Amino acid sequence: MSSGILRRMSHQLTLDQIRRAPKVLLHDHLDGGLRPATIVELADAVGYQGLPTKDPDELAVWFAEAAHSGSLERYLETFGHTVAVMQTRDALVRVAAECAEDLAADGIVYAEVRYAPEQHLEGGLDLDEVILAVQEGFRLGEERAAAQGRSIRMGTLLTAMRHAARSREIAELAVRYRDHGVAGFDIAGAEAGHPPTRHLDAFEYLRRENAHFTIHAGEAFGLPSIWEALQWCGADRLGHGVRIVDDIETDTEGVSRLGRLANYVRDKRVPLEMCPTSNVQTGAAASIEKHPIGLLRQLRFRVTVNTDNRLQSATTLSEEFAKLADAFGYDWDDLQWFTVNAMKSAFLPFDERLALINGQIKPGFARLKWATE
Ligand SMILES: O=c1[nH]cnc2c1ncn2[C@H]1C[C@H](O)[C@@H](CO)O1
Ligand SMILES: [Zn+2]
Repeated sequence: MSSGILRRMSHQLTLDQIRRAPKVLLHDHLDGGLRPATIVELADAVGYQGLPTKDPDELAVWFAEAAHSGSLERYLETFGHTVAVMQTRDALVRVAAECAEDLAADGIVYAEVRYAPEQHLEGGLDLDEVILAVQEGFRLGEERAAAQGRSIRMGTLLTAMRHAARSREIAELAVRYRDHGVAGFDIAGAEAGHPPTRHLDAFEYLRRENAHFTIHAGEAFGLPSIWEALQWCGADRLGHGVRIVDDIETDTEGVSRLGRLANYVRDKRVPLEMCPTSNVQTGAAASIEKHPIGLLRQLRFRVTVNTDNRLQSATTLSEEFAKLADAFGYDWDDLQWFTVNAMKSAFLPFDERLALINGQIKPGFARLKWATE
């Protein structure tokens, strides 16, 4: 019996145990995490007629099935429904508050949640009003979670859509609100045909302002996208980055040889925001078992585990960890490693990251290891 199988048999973590671990989430979209019942209620309130069903359970299934299309472009079409019901101040406050509560209920202690302000202007709000509404919702959700004995700290990433032309403006907002809960900037949307270098102006501005940003890269498009995101744009982290495996060759003996870009990513400890279920749905990975995260963790890239879109992927961070534990035999040490990686990679000042690692994450995992031994 291989040592991998032995290890797997002796340390099978349950979903319930994983939920209790103090986790960190760096890649989660606000408009990809609504509760299905909230979508139905908000659609009723604003008179949105486009939903495929008004039954929350059926709606949950519809999103997961529609998103499991094998194509990022079709996956992204499902956001038409969520964005449609997020066009008023009240809706944004509610969705943001519920997001913080749901993440806290899953045991997350620090999260960076992203959304594109430019997609929430159809009800007459301006960009500042959108940002203020979401910030208010996050504070409300943090307070409600605290009242239930759960501590979560919410950070925001402002996203610009890569097919649009508002990235510089959104980058300026990320800087303007950086002392009010906005931790950084991102670009998202269909990758093929929309290289990140189209938004160089925004990235150069952010670098001059000593601001942080991540770029969705290496998901639906390969190495050139990762290379541009790092070497032209100067991204601090990579959203997904799974295709970095295209620059790694593993021989029949299991020995891996890294190309120059893969070496650069590993040497520089570039954080990879990996989202396993989402990658299977969009076709970026064949299955969880075959997801490059197994190899990248073995090779000690700075890998983090994330949800991307909890609604479209019908998942939670705990469920992502449970699936990985099942596929790769991960135990508490592995989960702690992913979590410390994520906390080290957060867009939060160094002393605050350290305080969370030493004050919450390490003691939390130590208690769980002790209790489940
Ligand atoms: O995984 C993704 N890749 C690229 N774009 C994405 C992904 N998940 C969500 N988005 C898009 C759709 C949302 O409307 C937008 C802002 O959150 O970001
Ligand atoms: Zn994403």
